[in-house]
Amino acid sequence: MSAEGEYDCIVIGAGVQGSFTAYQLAKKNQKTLLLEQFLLPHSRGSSHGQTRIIRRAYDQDFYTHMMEECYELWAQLEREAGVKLYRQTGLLVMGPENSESYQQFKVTLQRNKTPMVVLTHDNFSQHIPNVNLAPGDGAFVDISAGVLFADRALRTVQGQFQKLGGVIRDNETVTNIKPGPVVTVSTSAGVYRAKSLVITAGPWTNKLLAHTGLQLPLEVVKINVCYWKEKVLGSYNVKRRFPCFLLTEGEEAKEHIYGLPSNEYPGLVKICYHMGSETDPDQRDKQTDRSDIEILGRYVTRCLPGLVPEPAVVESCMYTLTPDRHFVLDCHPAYINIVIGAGFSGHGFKFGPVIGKLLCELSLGEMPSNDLSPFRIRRFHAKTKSAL
Ligand SMILES: Cc1cc2nc3c(=O)[nH]c(=O)nc-3n(C[C@H](O)[C@H](O)[C@H](O)COP(=O)(O)OP(=O)(O)OC[C@H]3O[C@@H](n4cnc5c(N)ncnc54)[C@H](O)[C@@H]3O)c2cc1C
Ligand SMILES: O=C(O)[C@@H]1CCCCN1
Repeated sequence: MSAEGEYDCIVIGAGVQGSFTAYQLAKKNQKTLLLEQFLLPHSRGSSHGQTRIIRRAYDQDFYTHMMEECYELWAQLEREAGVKLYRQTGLLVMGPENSESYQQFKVTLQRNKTPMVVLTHDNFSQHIPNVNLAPGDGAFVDISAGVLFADRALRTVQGQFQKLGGVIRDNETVTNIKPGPVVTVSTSAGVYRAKSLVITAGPWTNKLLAHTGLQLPLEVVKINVCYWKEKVLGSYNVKRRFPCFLLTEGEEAKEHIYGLPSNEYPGLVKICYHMGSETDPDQRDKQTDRSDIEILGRYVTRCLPGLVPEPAVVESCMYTLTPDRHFVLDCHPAYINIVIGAGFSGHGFKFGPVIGKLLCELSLGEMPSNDLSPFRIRRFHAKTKSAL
């Protein structure tokens, strides 16, 4: 297609997944339009903030396998753009030694021969000062894990996309989608047509899919992003090699508690609960539940004695959860030229480069280079309400 307003592909949503998809499409010489409802950069979706964890430690082999290529693609982007996007810190994984979830993490890493160090109660405090390992808990470190500089990564991938000739139109909300062999997308500012469409709209996915007669079983929750003050400045700092950490479950919590060393705000450590309360993405400030902060406060008091057990800064972010917490990477069941990337369930950032590649392959009708069976829409069966 060549006329203005006509593209090979339109991507809706310039979060991490849409930005990487658009970049991959442009790399394959596809005339690509990336549409974003807010002025960029913004903090109203799921991809904002300075940091995210990158790790191989997972409880499922397929994620650990996907991470091999992810690390390579992140490094490739760093070289291409001449920026630093990853800092190795290691990830300390802790959890009840006899619990299934802790064992799954440990065994998956061991099975995949991922570099790791198992810690004991005797040597724990020597390696990890200022953390109390609960009695009965096991601990190991995923050595290659670290921090991704999230905002910088988004800026970088969007910039590379534009350098390849890609077009970003921000401050432009998609208001309608008309499926067909050529898809028509209407926005608050214009009408565009393309041979294929990728929907990577994060928490707004079902609002957009409504135009195509499909609803997925997605739940949007608000996460309170809490920063906790060090009693002694620098004691949990990235420069002192304090690692990221993940507690699989604990006395206070059924879901993970996780943290990143102090870095972006001097003297403040980011520690969050891996669950929140349901929200409408356009009304998230009305969701004021703080029960996750109470859980975190109890955990900090018990296990992180060098932090003030009350958050100094609280920001917010959203997860878009699927029932099994696995992603949705698939074509629309009725329209093969509409591709959906959604439901990243609070752990999708690190996979951005590979997700971009896979959604690009799907939109070009190519055979996906990874096994997508865990991510297909058909797994939801009866839960997928289709009005088609
Ligand atoms: C607190 C928190 C901590 C996390 N920690 C980690 C971590 O440590 N490691 C990790 O790997 N992952 C982590 N994640 C998960 C990760 O950040 C998300 O999985 C990822 O950002 C999802 O990206 P996305 O592109 O799908 O969604 P989004 O970033 O929400 O992007 C969707 C975009 O679509 C736009 N949009 C929606 N509707 C329209 C419309 N109608 N018209 C135009 N544009 C539209 C939105 O404005 C938005 O910009 C975390 C998430 C949160 C919230
Ligand atoms: O994806 C991650 O690595 C983190 C782990 C803990 C929960 C939030 N996301």
